[in-house]
Amino acid sequence: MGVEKKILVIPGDGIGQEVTSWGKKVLEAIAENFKHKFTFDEGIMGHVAIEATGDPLPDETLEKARKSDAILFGAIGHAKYDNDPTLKVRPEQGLLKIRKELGLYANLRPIKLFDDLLQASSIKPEILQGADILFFRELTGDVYFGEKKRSEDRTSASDLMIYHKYEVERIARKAYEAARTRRKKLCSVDKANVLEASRLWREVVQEIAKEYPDVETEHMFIDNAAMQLIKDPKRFDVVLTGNLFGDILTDEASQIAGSMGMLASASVGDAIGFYEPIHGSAHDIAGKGLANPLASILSAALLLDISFGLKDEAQRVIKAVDVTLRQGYRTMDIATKHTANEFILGTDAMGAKVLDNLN
Ligand SMILES: NC(=O)C1=CN([C@@H]2O[C@H](COP(=O)(O)OP(=O)(O)OC[C@H]3O[C@@H](n4cnc5c(N)ncnc54)[C@H](O)[C@@H]3O)[C@@H](O)[C@H]2O)C=CC1
Ligand SMILES: CC(C)CC(=O)C(=O)O
Ligand SMILES: [Mg+2]
Repeated sequence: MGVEKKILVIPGDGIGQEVTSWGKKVLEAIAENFKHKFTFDEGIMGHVAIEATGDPLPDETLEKARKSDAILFGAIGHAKYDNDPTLKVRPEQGLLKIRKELGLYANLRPIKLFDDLLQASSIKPEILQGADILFFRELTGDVYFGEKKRSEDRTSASDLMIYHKYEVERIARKAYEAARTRRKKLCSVDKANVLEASRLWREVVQEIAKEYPDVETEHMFIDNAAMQLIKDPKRFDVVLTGNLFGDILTDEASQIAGSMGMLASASVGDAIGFYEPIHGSAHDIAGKGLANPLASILSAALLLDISFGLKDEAQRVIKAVDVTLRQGYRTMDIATKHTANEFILGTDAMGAKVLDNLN
């Protein structure tokens, strides 16, 4: 007998709308193939929610989120806000608020290259081959949540970088537990030579490390980590870092997997799981049907695995993506133009190929 689960889908803005429908279709197909009962509801967040209600995260969406077993999210953002930093109500506030409200303090971002994408990256294949990194990005602290200030004359501004001991402890334990199931190496990234918040971070990670003597711990400064990631990605196993550094390092790391359109993530913490591509609403390609839907589809796989414990089903999704890439199907962002055996597809055609390969 299959499982019964309620999934809230929040497509959001821009390409979030275009790709999330494919994550959802994959979940529907898995439910049918494996005799599960998934019921879906939809919520609004971001620019679409501001337009409809004036609020980037309406109470109704938050209520639906609390009542669901897992959430599949797309992306938020609109050029209007990026071009006008003085606007007070902003799409990003919706995403930050739902992360805080649902206690989603750990953002897991796996970085793994599908074999057939070795040529898609601008990094040399011999450097990439075998790279397999799991980022633990802290998600509900740091400068994103510290006090924001603007001087009265509006000529100076500050965002407080703040971490509390318990916030570092809880994500560090999660990262160490994961390292134990992998290659038993953990690299904690900070800027402890300069920042007090990073000095606390390092101190706490050093304490937690004592609980995991079987895991090799390394501490690295963010500037060096940004360089090492591209120079020698294979040296990393689990990377543990704060909200801001993790945000930046994982966009960089998307080049190890070929594209921003390939990276899925799981945000977990107190209870419910929230699954999202790492990319944003991509104004430059939104509405053109060009976005890569694989990050949303792979987010659906993480949802099946982490929130529902459906490991075979998750593997089935990953295999369907792998087969699709082996067949030569590519969206523009992962096209190599090196081989005649590539077929460039738009969002919907690519999503449909993965669905075909699921069955
Ligand atoms: N989690 C979220 O909802 C996030 C939202 N944002 C918001 O998104 C908006 C755009 O921000 P950007 O800095 O441009 O970051 P972005 O991640 O939206 O796009 C960066 C680059 O990657 C490409 N890209 C991203 N996803 C892709 C996909 N699935 N397929 C093919 N190419 C893809 C885009 O075309 C663009 O060239 C902003 O309003 C920003 O605030 C940005 C990052 C994360
Ligand atoms: C609102 C931003 C913090 C979104 C983002 O860039 C991310 O979560 O990666
Ligand atoms: Mg980001």
